[in-house]
Amino acid sequence: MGLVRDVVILGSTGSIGTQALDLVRANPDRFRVVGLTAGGSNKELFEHQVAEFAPRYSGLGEEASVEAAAEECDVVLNGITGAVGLRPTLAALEAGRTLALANKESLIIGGPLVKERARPGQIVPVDSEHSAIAQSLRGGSAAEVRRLVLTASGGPFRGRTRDELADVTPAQALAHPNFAMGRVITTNSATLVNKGLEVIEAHLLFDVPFDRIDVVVHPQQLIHSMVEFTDGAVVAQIGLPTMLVPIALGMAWPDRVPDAETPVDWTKAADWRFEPLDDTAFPAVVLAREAGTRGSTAPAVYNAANEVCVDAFHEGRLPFTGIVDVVGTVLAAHDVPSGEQPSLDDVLAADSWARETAAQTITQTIAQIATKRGT
Ligand SMILES: NC(=O)C1=CN([C@@H]2O[C@H](COP(=O)(O)OP(=O)(O)OC[C@H]3O[C@@H](n4cnc5c(N)ncnc54)[C@H](OP(=O)(O)O)[C@@H]3O)[C@@H](O)[C@H]2O)C=CC1
Ligand SMILES: CC(=O)[C@@H](O)[C@H](O)COP(=O)(O)O
Ligand SMILES: [Mn+2]
Repeated sequence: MGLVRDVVILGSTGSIGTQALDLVRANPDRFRVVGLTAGGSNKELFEHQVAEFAPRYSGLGEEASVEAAAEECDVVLNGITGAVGLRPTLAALEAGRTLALANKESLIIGGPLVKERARPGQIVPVDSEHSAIAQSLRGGSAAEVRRLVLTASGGPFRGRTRDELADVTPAQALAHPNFAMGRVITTNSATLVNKGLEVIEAHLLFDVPFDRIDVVVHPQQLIHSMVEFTDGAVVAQIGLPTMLVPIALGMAWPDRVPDAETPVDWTKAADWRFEPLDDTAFPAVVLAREAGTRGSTAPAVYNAANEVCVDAFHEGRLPFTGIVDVVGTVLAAHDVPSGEQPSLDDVLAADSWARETAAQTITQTIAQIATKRGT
């Protein structure tokens, strides 16, 4: 084991942040918290965390997270949710810190802007599928890789037709079959937007073209993802469906943290199921592939429109199927800027445009629904 690692945790009050702090508590000889930030919606918990870990730096909000990301440390864990994680991600990379990246949105919307600031190995994926792929690729060469296979739970509505999704409620959407996660990612798992984002994330992290990234529904989520090699061999990472291994690896990479998680019990009989995606009931992955293939600001538009729709769904203003419908409408209306690579301003402008256009589209959708119902 190496020296104790100094860790900055952004989004410390969330699902990822609190699990990271559990790992720090369990491994005081490996990790020391030197920075903590959160959004401010749970100040009491944040104050408790600051009192317990006594970090050098603590603060609330995006600016505090940008400052914390540049603190002297070994690793920054970005556990913020949403596009607001982009500037902290860029700040951590620019400061030369290893970035344990749970905040997939920042990579997806920043795309080349994030990648060009990262030296090889500087970003360690924490998203479970991408951690699984990174683990499966250890010791291999990129030339040996034929395909990446992301696993998907299928969410709480797996097996339903589009018509059967019409009246599902926010409470039902938040009942993820395997993971206890924040509201946005849990809703995204239900719509399959999470898997769409993860296809783009895999393309950016591992430089594999979209037509060589597959998704298979695996409801048990014991296989966290797989790599198919050119000789036909498939290497998978298997473990219980929790985030402890990906977070521990993110903070300790390339080391493993002993006993981070209990392994699968192979003495018990079990059935593991695999199904193809239903792109008719759940068109989010097809739409994400379109956004990713267009590139430039299109992934930022997909993500921003989705964030607005997720809020509208939870506020009871938009039906569940309206989320991906509106994202599709906004994406279709988006003209990516000319030029090879978007600037940070281009990305932020596309994000704002998508939020406004999504809000208008939601208003129109609500009016259409009311007209149909005759109200
Ligand atoms: N949870 C999981 O198992 C997994 C999560 N991820 C990804 O990890 C990220 C975090 O997810 P999760 O932990 O579930 O989300 P949560 O909603 O549980 O937590 C989000 C965290 O971000 C903080 N936050 C929100 N806005 C800001 C802001 N403006 N500035 C600073 N901090 C802010 C919140 O603070 P507060 O609430 O106190 O305001 C909270 O600490 C997401 O990108 C998600 O997609 C990926 C794989 C698995
Ligand atoms: C734990 C994790 O990485 C989440 O992204 C999780 O995988 C969600 O799974 P689904 O989106 O497949 O439901
Ligand atoms: Mn994931």
